[in-house]
Amino acid sequence: MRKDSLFFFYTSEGCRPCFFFSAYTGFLGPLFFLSFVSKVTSVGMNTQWRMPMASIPLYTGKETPLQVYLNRVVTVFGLVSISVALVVSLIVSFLYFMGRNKDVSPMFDAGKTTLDEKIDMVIKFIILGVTIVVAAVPEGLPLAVTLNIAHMSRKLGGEIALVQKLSACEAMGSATTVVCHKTGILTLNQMEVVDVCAGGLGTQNLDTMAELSPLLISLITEGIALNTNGSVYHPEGWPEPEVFGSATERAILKFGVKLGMNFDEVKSRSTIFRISPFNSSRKRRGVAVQLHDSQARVHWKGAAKTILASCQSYMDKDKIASMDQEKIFHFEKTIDDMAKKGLRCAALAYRTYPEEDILRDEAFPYIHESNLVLSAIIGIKDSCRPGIRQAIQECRNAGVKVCMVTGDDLLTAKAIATECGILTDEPADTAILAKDFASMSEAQREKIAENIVVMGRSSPDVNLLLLEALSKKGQVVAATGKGIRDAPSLRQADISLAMGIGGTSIVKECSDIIVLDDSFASILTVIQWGRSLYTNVQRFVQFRLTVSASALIICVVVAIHSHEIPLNVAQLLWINLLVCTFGAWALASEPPIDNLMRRPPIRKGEPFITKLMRAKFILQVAYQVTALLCINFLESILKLENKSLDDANKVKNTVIFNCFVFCQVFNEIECRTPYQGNIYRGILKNHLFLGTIAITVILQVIVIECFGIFFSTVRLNRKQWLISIGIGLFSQVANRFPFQAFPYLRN
Ligand SMILES: Nc1ncnc2c1ncn2[C@@H]1O[C@H](COP(=O)(O)OP(=O)(O)OP(=O)(O)O)[C@@H](O)[C@H]1O
Ligand SMILES: [Ca+2]
Repeated sequence: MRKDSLFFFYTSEGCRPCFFFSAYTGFLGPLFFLSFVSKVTSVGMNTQWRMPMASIPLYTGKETPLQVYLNRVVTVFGLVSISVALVVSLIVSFLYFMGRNKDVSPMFDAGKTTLDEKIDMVIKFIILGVTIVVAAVPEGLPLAVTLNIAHMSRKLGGEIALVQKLSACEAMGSATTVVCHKTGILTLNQMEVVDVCAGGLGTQNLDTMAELSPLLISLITEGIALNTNGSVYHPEGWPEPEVFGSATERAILKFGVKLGMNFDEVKSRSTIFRISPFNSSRKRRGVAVQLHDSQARVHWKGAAKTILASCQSYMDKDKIASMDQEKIFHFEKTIDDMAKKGLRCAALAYRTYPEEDILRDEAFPYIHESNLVLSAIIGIKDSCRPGIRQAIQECRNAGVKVCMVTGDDLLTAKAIATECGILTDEPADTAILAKDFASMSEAQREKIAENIVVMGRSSPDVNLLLLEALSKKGQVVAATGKGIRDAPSLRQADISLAMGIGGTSIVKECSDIIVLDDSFASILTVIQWGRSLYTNVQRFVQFRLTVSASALIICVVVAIHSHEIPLNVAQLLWINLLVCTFGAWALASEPPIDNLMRRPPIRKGEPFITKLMRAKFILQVAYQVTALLCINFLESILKLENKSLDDANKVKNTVIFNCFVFCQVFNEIECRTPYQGNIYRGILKNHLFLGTIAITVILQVIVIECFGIFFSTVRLNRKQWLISIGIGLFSQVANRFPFQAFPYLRN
């Protein structure tokens, strides 16, 4: 039998899951199982799921913003080169038909030139135009983005993150704020009860629990066993029972086991007839149970202060004592003390009724929440991830702000945030309670949003308000999400990160990136790769545009001068294929460099082609054009005087082609850093880069020495090879221009 689908409907707030509907099919045909837990109150668009589900972003195979931009660059370059080609063809034709050009044979003579010769000439000029277009259109640009993203996804995919939306990789490079949950991302999500306050005693650790009265222990364990969605299982032959449920639930259940709770036995003693499930707005869970001694009880468990506020009395040793102001103050202080240690505080409370009372009460769709008896306050420890402080510091150094949102109390949140280095002594750093933030006006929220680093007692709706305020301030926000109710926040964020372990499958589906191990360090790595992606594409664009521009200028100048083009179409296609495809690949393989994380994030609207890139581009193009034109026009360089015109031309054009390729090879090394810095750093470690450079050179040698027939080239002698490589190598000298001396170029 194969499980095909499982639908799970949730009713409105406060009710429990209402029914499962699962369809199984097998070779016997479809069989449907319906198992009702309670009546169905709403389905489809009326359920609690509707809102978040409706706001899940839809995925289209859209291009990333960088690809769109690069497509525009290609179009512009294409239009420019087509216009130039057209103009050049027209000029050349005009000169020819006016009989102005003496180098061309046969020369145009209105009386003598036959129609066939005229047509041949026109075709020649058209080919000339086409060659210019081929030379200049940098068609491979958007490919560089794809290659880079592919490379990045492969590197991250193993254990760090799964990229679901390509543009998110790019956006991560510009992220200015990370809004992340505390549990699991900053902490280990391995919770353990360490402090307890019960029976009128002060805070105790677990070893002294035996001092509590048996009645109190039975009330606490009853509350733990019945008021949970987790479970305890005793595998045979194992000393320790296994517990299941959320991290908090597991911690509380383990605490119960330590108190001697027999989970199955407690469950069998009573019947649950009402549940109020836990949710992150109410932060409490309640059950009403019918005990087998004609009594009924409600049990509540949840965020300590909210539960405390509903309590009128407390268990003092084994008696119920009423809560006076002093006692309330005492309990509040106990909670605060636990919270200041970074503990998550929860409280357990109960209330007993005669059974008939509960069942007779018509106005009782929900579980009574007032007049409770406090039985215990517990402090749950969840340690920070090792190395988190350093990761946060690196993030700050990179100009990315970290904002922690948590369902925990503000004191707990502040303690953890201080430990992680999120909350520092800086006066601007603000820690705020979610309800205070939510009660502000929109303008006020926008005013303080950028300073908020900690938000306590938050819920998905307040997180959404925070994200809205941040993006109104122009921040590029990456936000984490774990439950379905985070879907609207994820949609609001510029980059949505789902937690790979703590997140539900629906959140993973609707996020841009899944952080596989939930850890903050992985988010940092994704930012680093995002920046590296941007830089890699910048490198390639600089490289590719240099090739296009140099080729264009050389072709135009030589075409106008001698009606021939030094590089033919085959050679240009070869350059496109070899240099540009391999080049894109080589430059895409550059791993992120450290200093990427020492510069601020790429600002929205920051020019992709920086002033420095432009300066380097101009210098490089000027060098290549000058060098190659010298070879073309100064015949003495190659000493070809004693060769026939045709042979001399072939050698000259081959050398130009060869020089051009070598210029690009060295230029590629130059483009390893679009910023200032050592271009050779780490080059020996990047085998892919070295490999592609080596393959390019080897193939070029093979082409010139063996396949001249396809490229209309001739074999070169040693001196001509040295000239080609020398001119290529010399381009590096051009790049040693002291750009640093010009503050204007410092972007
Ligand atoms: N299973 C539980 N039983 C009782 N109380 C709980 C339980 N889970 C959480 N709480 C209480 O609710 C508070 C907030 O929990 P909530 O689930 O909203 O936070 P969270 O989403 O886990 O936090 P974070 O945002 O840091 O991941 C906790 O401080 C705790 O007091
Ligand atoms: Ca081209």
